[in-house]
Amino acid sequence: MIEVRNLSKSFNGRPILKNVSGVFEKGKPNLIIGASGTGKSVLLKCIVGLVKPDEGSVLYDNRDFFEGDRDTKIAIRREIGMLFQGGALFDSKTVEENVRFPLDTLTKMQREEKQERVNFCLKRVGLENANKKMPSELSGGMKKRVGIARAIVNNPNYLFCDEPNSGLDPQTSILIDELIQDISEDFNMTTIVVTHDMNSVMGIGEKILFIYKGQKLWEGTKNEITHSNVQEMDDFIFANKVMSSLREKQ
Ligand SMILES: Nc1ncnc2c1ncn2[C@@H]1O[C@H](COP(=O)(O)OP(=O)(O)OP(=O)(O)O)[C@@H](O)[C@H]1O
Repeated sequence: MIEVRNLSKSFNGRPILKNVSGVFEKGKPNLIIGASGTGKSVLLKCIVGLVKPDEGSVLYDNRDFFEGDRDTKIAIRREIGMLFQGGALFDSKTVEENVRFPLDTLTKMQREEKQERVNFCLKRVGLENANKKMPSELSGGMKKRVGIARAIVNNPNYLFCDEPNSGLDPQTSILIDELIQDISEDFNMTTIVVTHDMNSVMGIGEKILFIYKGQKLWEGTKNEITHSNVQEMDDFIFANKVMSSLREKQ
């Protein structure tokens, strides 16, 4: 579980995050949603420690990331897996070299052990025969799968995904969402997904935080989202034409 308490962050005197608190639960994807430029990525960066908040704290299973000592920070960092927007694969490395990269840089594992782990992760994401392929030979969905395999190769307790569906068609997006949901459950990870994709929200949104102009305005599940009585969120979700037509039918 990850808990954020009263996070605030300004850039050049401009408040971007305003006193955001929330709990991200273990074993499921927790979605951070909201319009463009509203502070979702800054929130994620504060949680991961890429940006230091001006105020507030981030607790990883009760370990305070910013107040903790150096060893605590290093330990937490090692328990984090990241799926970057666009996959962020190394173009000059094969699929298996990409997936093995965190093991090469962060562990002292023996070669065979690494190979076993890489093969396990590639199989888990449905790419068991792609070891020797180059990223240029892969579809967008396959690249995301490689990114997911790399993110989980170090057996993380926490998985962060920034817009995992960007650039994917709706059907592939659903498959990637379901994969993220399944591995979060299987490995009991606390997963945080930043998205503005309403398909993801209605598909895997068991826990959702809605951010509006740097504030958390609502927290709940996909079943509660259509009757939240929060006008700003209605404006956001019903801007989507499919959602809007569903509302008209209700
Ligand atoms: N390092 C930075 N320095 C100054 N301003 C920043 C910095 N990082 C983000 N911002 C600003 O903070 C605001 C929120 O940005 P953020 O990337 O969190 O939005 P977002 O909700 O993730 O949007 P999108 O969905 O478009 O990615 C933006 O106005 C952005 O310009």
